[in-house]
Amino acid sequence: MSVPKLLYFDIPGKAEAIRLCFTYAGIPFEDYRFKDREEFLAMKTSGKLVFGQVPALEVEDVILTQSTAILRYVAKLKAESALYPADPILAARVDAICDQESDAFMGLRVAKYKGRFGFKFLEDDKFKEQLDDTLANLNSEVIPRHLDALVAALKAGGTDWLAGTKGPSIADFCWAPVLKGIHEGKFTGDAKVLDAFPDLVAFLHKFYTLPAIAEYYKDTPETIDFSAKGRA
Ligand SMILES: N[C@@H](CCC(=O)N[C@@H](CS)C(=O)NCC(=O)O)C(=O)O
Repeated sequence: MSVPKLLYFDIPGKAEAIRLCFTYAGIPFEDYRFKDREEFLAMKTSGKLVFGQVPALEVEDVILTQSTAILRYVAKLKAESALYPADPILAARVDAICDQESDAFMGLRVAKYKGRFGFKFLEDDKFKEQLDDTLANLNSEVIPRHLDALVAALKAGGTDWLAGTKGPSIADFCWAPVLKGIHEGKFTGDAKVLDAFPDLVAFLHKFYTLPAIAEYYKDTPETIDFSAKGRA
């Protein structure tokens, strides 16, 4: 039996949570990264990707898509962990926090898709203006509002983990790479947004110092210093 093959671009993007989840769960997988966009497009036009998107996970002769569905699949391979709890209420809390991550970035993803993937209904100047507006709104309103809610969920859960599970769940894997990206100013260009959320900075520190996760990044230039200094 071959190991599951994760297909994505050579960037963290939507695949990093899955890579980290496999790693944390100690499940071997192949981390396949497309050599270029043409290779991805060839796969897309082959019709193998149900929604024409990646990440995708090849498990024997089946191809799974949608990152959160893939995360749940990986978690269920490690049923004894808190990754996806058996308790239906706790599982729904985990799902809600994953969905909240999608909601937080909906505006940005739509704005970028319009420019990059052919849904470009606007002239270049108008498109840039709209993207700038989206980014400004994201920094000043959207992200802080979602992060406030995330802190409230973290506190209400009463554990170190976002959905109140006893160990890290897929909700933590959904959010950690994104919060790390916010800390680095990757999505919005405003690297200071996270400074107002010390509980989330502490969460990031907790997540990225999990032994398996720290080990995963030990040979890469990734920083797991979440102080303002670590951002520089
Ligand atoms: N909801 C999907 C979104 C996947 C997605 O947007 N994938 C992008 C890359 S991050 C993609 O495949 N874009 C190429 C395209 O649509 O042609 C998920 O979470 O997996």
